[in-house]
Amino acid sequence: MTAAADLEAPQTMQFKTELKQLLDLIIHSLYTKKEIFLRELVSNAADAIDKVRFEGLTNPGILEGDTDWKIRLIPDEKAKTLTIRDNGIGMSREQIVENLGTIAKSGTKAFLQNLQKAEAKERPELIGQFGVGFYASFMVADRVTVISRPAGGGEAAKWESDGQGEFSVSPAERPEGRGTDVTLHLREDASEFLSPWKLREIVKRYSDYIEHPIVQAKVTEKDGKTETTDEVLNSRQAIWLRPKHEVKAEDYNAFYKQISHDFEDPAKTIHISAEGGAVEFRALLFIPSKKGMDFMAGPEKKSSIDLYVRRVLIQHESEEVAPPYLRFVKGVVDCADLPLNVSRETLQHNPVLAKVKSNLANRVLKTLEDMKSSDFDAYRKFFDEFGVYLKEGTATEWSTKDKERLADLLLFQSTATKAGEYTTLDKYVAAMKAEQKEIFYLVGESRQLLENSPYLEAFKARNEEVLLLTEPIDEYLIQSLSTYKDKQLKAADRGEVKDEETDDQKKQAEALKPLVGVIKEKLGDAVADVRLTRRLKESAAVLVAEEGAMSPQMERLMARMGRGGEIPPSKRVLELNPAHPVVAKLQSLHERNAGDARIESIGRLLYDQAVVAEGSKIEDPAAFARRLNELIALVTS
Ligand SMILES: Nc1ncnc2c1ncn2[C@@H]1O[C@H](COP(=O)(O)OP(=O)(O)OP(=O)(O)O)[C@@H](O)[C@H]1O
Repeated sequence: MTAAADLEAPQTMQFKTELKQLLDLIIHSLYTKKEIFLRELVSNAADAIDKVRFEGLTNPGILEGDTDWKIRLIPDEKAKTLTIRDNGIGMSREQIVENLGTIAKSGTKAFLQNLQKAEAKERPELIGQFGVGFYASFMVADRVTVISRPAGGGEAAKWESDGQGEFSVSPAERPEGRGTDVTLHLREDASEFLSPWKLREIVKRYSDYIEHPIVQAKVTEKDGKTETTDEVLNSRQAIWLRPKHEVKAEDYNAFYKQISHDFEDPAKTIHISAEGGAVEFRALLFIPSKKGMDFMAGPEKKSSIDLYVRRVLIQHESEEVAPPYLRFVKGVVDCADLPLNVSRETLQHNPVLAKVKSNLANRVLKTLEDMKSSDFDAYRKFFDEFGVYLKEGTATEWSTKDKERLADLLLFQSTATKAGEYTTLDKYVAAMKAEQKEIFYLVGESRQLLENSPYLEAFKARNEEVLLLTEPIDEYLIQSLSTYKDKQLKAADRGEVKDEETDDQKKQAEALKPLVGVIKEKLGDAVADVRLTRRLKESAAVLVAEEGAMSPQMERLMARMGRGGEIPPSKRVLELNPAHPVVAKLQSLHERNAGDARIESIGRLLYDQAVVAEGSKIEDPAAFARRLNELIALVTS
């Protein structure tokens, strides 16, 4: 065999492991909505056309005069195949291997796990959401052939696989020139996808808004002669350019499902037509009802909004049209004020897009504000799904006005709400008593843990509301939102509580000073200080962080992120409740004999149980158990 003949021979390659698992799931699970394979392939074809058209704006030579954009469906009854043909950007041999032999995205494992857990009827959508739509072909085909030729004059190549773990690539001919043919050798039970009527119906349902014509051949009899013409299956209307009153809710929902791969309707649709102002643009935005897979597995998207200039896709998932915290909002923006050949580099810091960005953020915030005031139940559902992004926005937004608006959109649980119910900062401030100067909050792992926290005892006694913050992002939020309506936000577990003391209390504190001194000396380096407190009512002792120090929650968060070593753990102050019987008992031990070893032992026990109460780990659990056992033995003897 000559070297040239070697090159002609098909080369067999293995799919990457994750892809094998994915294909296995696709082939061996029964799907209810098999037809979405067509939506995925048509969408890939449309993307390929968008890409070559975009390239052609700056490099017209690449188009070789062929700008008759078309996605053609070719069913073949005899061969039992369906071909999806496009004149898009095409792929070289290397690109075919790269694109169709691996799953490039990270987070694939998590995706596969989610896919396995999902109900069968949800799986096809998940496959689309994760951007592995091409493989949906194997839901209906037992063999798939791809013949592609890259734009710019490269060689055509053929890819073929039965989805069982291997694929082959070989050189090929593509008389049509640039573009891609995906040919599905349909399974026995998928022959319905040969019917022109069925194909028309599926295109109408899922791909009606695709800008490029999706065509199939139509054979008609005329004067005894058969005539073949192209039938365009999609209406090709850019829905975002149509006047609002012309678009029905079901049209919006269908478009949303097409771009998002979501199987539920959106929670809110925002159709913007900004004209006559500082900048002209149209936008069609959707707030999803639920977080999709694209926000659960792998690294998160930075944007879910596509940027068009007069119907031409300029940037997929553009970060220039909305602030990062709105990345859960899906949709399109079409801006007539930009030149068509705008380069990707000049999109950054573009003054037109900066205006679009602030206008768009304003509209989304306005929609959320309206939803919050007119349909709180729906807003609460939204907040449960996406509230974390609003918290991020509140923390990161530079503009004071937007920061305030975002803060007003936040919902919080508090000691005054029932579990699962919410208050707002505005309501909190309105309910504050005249003598209360600050907004109190407590950060911790769960509402239940926080409710039983000793830090709340004094607040309960004074009937003061405390916000209960249980999400990892809350710590970050609170650090950058230090005030709301001129009221400072203050951690309930930090700093000293300075209540007025009665004369008796003052005397008692004076008498306890030596005991406090001994405990401090015995605990040594473990604590920053030991002092008496009025914050406790039932508990004997508690640990508090000094004002400005990192909270135990933040320390645990940093440790979980593997960054615990970066900051030395901050020492806490051990506060003792002078009104507690344990402290009184210690005081009498101390009065009898200041050197009594039990003072140290009980002091350490008080410290350790305060460590447990704040949700941290005891440094020496064995010593803690020993001291506890000694105590039990003493009490029961
Ligand atoms: N018709 C086509 N023409 C050119 N390239 C294609 C075509 N179909 C697929 N590809 C290439 O193969 C890749 C993998 O396609 P697949 O459908 O699995 O995911 P995707 O299209 O990248 O994801 P998403 O659905 O998020 O766009 C594409 O990104 C593209 O580069």
